[in-house]
Order: sequence, then structure tokens, then C-alpha cells
Amino acid sequence: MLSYSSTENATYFAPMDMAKEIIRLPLHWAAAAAIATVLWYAFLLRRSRSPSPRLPPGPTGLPVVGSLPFLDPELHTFFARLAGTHGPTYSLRLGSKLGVVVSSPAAAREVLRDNDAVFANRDVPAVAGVIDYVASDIVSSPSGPTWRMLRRVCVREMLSSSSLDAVYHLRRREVRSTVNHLFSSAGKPVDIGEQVFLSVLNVITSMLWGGTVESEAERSTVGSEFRELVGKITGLLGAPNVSDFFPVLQRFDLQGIEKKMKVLLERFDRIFASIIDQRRSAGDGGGKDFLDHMLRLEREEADTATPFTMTHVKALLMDMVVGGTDTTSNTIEFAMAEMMKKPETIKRVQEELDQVVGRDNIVEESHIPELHYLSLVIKEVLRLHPALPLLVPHCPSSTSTIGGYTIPQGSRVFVNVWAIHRDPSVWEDPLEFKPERFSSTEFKWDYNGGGDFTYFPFGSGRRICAGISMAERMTAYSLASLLHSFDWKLQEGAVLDLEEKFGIVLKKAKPLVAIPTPRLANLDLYS
Ligand code: HEM
Repeated sequence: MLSYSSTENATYFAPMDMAKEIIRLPLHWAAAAAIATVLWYAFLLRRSRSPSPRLPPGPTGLPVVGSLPFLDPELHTFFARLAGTHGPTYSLRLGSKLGVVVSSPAAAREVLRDNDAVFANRDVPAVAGVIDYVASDIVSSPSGPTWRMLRRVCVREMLSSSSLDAVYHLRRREVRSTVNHLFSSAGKPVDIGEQVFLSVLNVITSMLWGGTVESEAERSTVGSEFRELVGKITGLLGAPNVSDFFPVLQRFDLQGIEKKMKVLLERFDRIFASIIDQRRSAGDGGGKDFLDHMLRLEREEADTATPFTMTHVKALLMDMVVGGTDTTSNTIEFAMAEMMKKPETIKRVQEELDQVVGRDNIVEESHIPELHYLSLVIKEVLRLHPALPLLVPHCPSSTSTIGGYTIPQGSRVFVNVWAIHRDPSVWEDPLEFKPERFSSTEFKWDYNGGGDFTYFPFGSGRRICAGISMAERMTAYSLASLLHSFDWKLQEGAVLDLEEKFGIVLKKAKPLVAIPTPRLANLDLYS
């Protein structure tokens, strides 16, 4: 198994370590290594004879394994450093696969807009194959009729503005319940990410199947179980896996990643299967939630040209729970941490809340369009800490050209939105948390991924996030409620840091733990 040795800022594999590792490789590794060496040299030979534009430049890497041994687990910062040496479009060989990293607005535009149709596919990781419905979900499906049908079902029935308006009472109930829970913890340290995760989870599951975690004891057990599951699943989805880079070795699952994923997904599957069984035995629920709607589609559209199957029902449940929870709650946690580091931003948000909402009232979603400064805060947080720093890797369905270089069909294309959002040639003081930068009327900073490709935290083009409206509402409503109801301070002696931990979903390396103090005189507003 490959291992990494860390230094303070980077993790590199020293050549001697590499040699030792190779010596320790089991026999099937050695055989695969020999085959891959032959393929590698055949590839180099073919490339040298090829009349098409050359591949993007990049690190040479070692024979067979390429740059795999040198990968730093903090992939987003590692890729950004390599861009400094190799330029905005570079390639690196990852075993038998070619990785291409795009780190400039111009190159991102070529991938996500000019060649959107070609790059709208995914290079599905081996871990997604361990349970049939993960590879059949929206995120992994190749661009085509099934993917379009799945997106349409989701967006129309659950994530459109009108569907979201219809279930505002669910968001309200969960956000009020979180405020109430925090009130009961006043003066004590709370893990903000955990509380917000639970709130978002409850909103999503109640939209999906009407389920919510009621009692306090259940609230923390179910919430931590789901949080742990989602965190581990997204961690494994983002982890470099030898099976992806040497498909001939997939059946050996050398790092045990697929085995671990199977165990996690089976836990999810049991939850989904029991909810679906209960709903089926209760009969038609009258279309009151998303699950009802999907079960009806599954009955009525089984024989159409693009059938909606039970695999799709579970796939969409999974997409909503995994795609919607960590992304949103991690963004809220980063926002709270950035603001606590710069207390004047909290003061400005609270002044705005006092003006728009008032101190003798509670925040409603209808206040959000008037909370202008808060909207700048959210944009700035998504600039500095985009929830998916490398988007979900794209994959060209045919060989294409980006930045004058050939990008072969089947490459794994990483769009480093994290690096673009911190590019000093685009952003002034890029590392500083400055919400006001978004108040400029010169640019149209929206979340729709267009413009000049300097800002696209939700991606762009066909594969743009399907849950933008939901993410915007939950983020703004939760932050407004947390800051309207409470003042926040760190525990005595605690140090606030903003270190990130890479995963397909970026998270805070250390959870933000803070103490809430009620700031509203009327205590009825907390019930
Ligand atoms: C702050 C919160 C969120 C952020 C920053 C975010 C960001 C993203 C990004 C960058 C992508 C990949 C785009 C690409 O590959 O080009 C994505 C895909 C996706 N997101 Fe989100 N997301 C968030 C919340 C949500 C929510 C709440 C949901 C649903 C409940 C959701 C559902 C999805 C789905 C289904 C996809 C796959 C789209 C496809 O492949 O066609 N996301 N998101």
C-alpha cells in the first residue's frame, strides 16, 4: 500500500522511501507494474509520433506509477503549487490514467463552457461501483437521457424555487428547533458544525420522506451517525485509490477502500430500504413528499424509454443526503469561523438584522433578500472555502483541446476552483476575508457559474450543482438565525484557526466550538 510522509507544508514521497515501498510490494503488484511499464513506454512512443498538439506539460513522475507516490493528501493546495511550476493547464500521470488540472479562469471557461458537452461526463471512481445505485446517481451518471431525467425529477419535485417555497414550514421548524436547542446550551461550548449539520439533515430528510429527529437524545445519536457516515463516504470518494489508476488491480482493492465503502453504504442502504418498505406497506401517501413522488414514478414509468427504477429511487435519496448536508453545513461552519476571526463582520451582520428583522421578532426566510451584507459574507466564504474545491472531476467523452493542448478522451479533469478563487492576479488580497469586495457593481457575481469564470463555487455548465437554491436558502437562513439570536465567543484559551482538510467536500480541519449567549430580551423568541 502507498503511504505518505508529511512535512509541515507538504507531503512528499522521498525516492528512498519509494524504493523501499516498491520492494515491499506483493507479487501481483510487481506483475501489474511490469505490464504498466510496457503500456507506459508504448504510450510515450505513440505520443512522440502523434501529429496532434502535445499533452499539457507536467511533472515527469516515475515509470509505472507516475506522480501517484508524490500526491499530497491536501490535493487542492498541492495542485495549486504545481500550477505555479507547470502553468494553468498541466497534466500528471496517475498510474495508467492521465490527470489534467485546470487552474485559470480562461482554461476553466474552455472546459466548462466552450467544450461543456464534451466535458460533461464523469470519471466514475471504483468505490462508486460497490453498490449499484451509487454509480447510477446524478453525480456519476454520464451526460445523457438518464442523467437528464434524474436531474429533472430532482429539480422539479424538490429543488426548484416553487418546490422549496412549498416546504418553507419544514426549514422553519428545523431552524427554530436548532435555535431552541442552542438556547438550552447557552453558556456552554457547542460544536457549531454538528448542530448545523443536524438542522440541514432534518430539513432534507423531512423533504425526502417526512422523517425528522425529534427527541434530544435521538437528535444527537442519529445526527452523529449520519454525520460520521456522510463524512466517511465523501472522504473515501475523494481519496486517491490505486484501483482507479490501475483498473487491472481493482479486484484486489489494495487499499481496502472499496471494502470500507461497502460497509458504509450498506448502513445507508438499510436505512433507505426500511423507509421504503414502511412507505410501501402504508400504501400511497398521496404524494406528500419526494419519496412518494419517486415511488409513483417507479410504478408508472417502469416501461418508458428512460425507466425510473428502484435503483434510481435510492440513488436520488443518496444524492440529496450526501450532496446536500456536508456541503451546506461546512459552508456555514466556515462562515461562522471567518466572522469570529473578524468580529466587525459579525457586528455588521447583526446591525443589519436588527434593522431588517428587529430585536423583538424572529428571522424568517422572507427577510433574506433584504440582508445585503449577509449575502456578501456568504459569497466571500464560498470564494475562500468552496465546498467542492476541485468540483466533481469531469471527463471528456472524446479527445479535445484545452489551452492549445490535447486532452485525451477518458482523462480525469480537475478544475481547481479553490485556486482560481485565490488567484492574486484576479483577486486583491486574495487570502483576506473581505465580504465588501462583492459589493462592486462592476461585476455580476452570481452563483450561475457564467461570467468571466473568476467565481463559480457551484461549478458551471450542464453539471452545475443541482441544489443551488436550496443551498442559498439554508445557508442564509441558518446564519441569519444563529447571529440574530446569539452572540458567540470562544472558550477561554481556545485559538481560532481556519485550517482546511481536503476531501471531495472541503471541511474545517478542527471543528469550530463556540459558546452562544442569547442576545434577545424576549425569551419567548427562543421557544
Ligand atoms: C453550499 C452548498 C453547496 C455547494 C458549494 C455545492 C457545490 C457543488 C459543485 C461545485 C458541484 C459540482 C459541479 C461540477 O462538477 O461541475 C455540485 C454538484 C451537485 N450538487 Fe451541489 N453544492 C451545494 C449544495 C447542494 C445541495 C443542498 C444539494 C441538494 C440537496 C446539492 C446537489 C448536487 C448534485 C445532485 C450535484 C451533481 C450535479 C450533476 O452531476 O449533474 N448540492 N455541487
